[in-house]
Amino acid sequence: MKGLYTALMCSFDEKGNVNEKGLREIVRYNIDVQQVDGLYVNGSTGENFLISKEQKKQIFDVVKNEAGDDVKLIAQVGALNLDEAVELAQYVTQLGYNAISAVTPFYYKFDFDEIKDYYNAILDSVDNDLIIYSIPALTGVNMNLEQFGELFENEKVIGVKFTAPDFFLLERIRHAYPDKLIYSGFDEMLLSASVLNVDGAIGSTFNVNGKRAKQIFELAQNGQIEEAREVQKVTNDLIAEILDNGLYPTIKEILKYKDVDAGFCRKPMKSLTQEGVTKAEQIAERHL
Ligand SMILES: CC(=O)N[C@H](C=O)[C@@H](O)[C@H](O)[C@H](O)CO
Ligand SMILES: CC(=O)C(=O)O
Repeated sequence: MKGLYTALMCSFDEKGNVNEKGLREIVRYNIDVQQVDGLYVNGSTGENFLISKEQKKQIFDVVKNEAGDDVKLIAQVGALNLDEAVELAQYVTQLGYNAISAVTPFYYKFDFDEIKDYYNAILDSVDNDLIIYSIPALTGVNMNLEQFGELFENEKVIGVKFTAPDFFLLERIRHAYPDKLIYSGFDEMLLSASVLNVDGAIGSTFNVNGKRAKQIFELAQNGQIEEAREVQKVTNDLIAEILDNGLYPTIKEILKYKDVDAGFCRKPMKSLTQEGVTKAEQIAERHL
């Protein structure tokens, strides 16, 4: 399960329905052109928290059908409605997803016992491995080393998608749990995380920049830090402009520029203005 996983975008039409043909094109582009090791489906980048349970199932179906066994597949099933999370975990396990992942429960200020109960309820319901999805900037949930350790005590918890700029905590987790998988979550910090010996990464910008991300990761693993730094610099020139223009809609426009039918974002996420679209195309021309 090591390696680089694209946090997969989903193509929606203007009404917010899943564009299955477009989604298949995104899957193929990631596998065939970006050549990533796997896909992380229905995460933040997939606009998971804006869609219905039926749409989540539809996306899980289409991605598995298109990808087959070409790459590893991780399904993000976490939801505030725990029954839904359990149902989705069982659904994707039957479909043959290699692992599930679940975001820490958010919105209400859950204490750690509640968070632990949430993960155990999901895990007790399926015969599959789970990767914790920790993204404190969006969830407000900060866990410390001991709390990660408590979750890791369940051997079905195989790792964590660590999306935080906290390299002290990252190093402590790496050192304390050498057998758990750590995936770096911030693409602009991939080199720094790779130096600390993460097992892989999961990122939104890999949809368009997966090849360079893989180079950064492999160069760092080989100790070629000077070369890795150069690729991270070029990557961050790209990411800075994407962030400035609007993260997900800009990645979608870049995909469209590459003839991949990435469609629109779900409301209330806004679409790019004509000026924003032109800017996205210029970004693609300059950096990709
Ligand atoms: C919230 C979100 O999308 N996070 C992604 C994964 O963790 C990242 O890939 C970022 O999008 C990316 O690093 C840009 O900041
Ligand atoms: C990578 C990430 O945060 C996501 O799309 O889930």
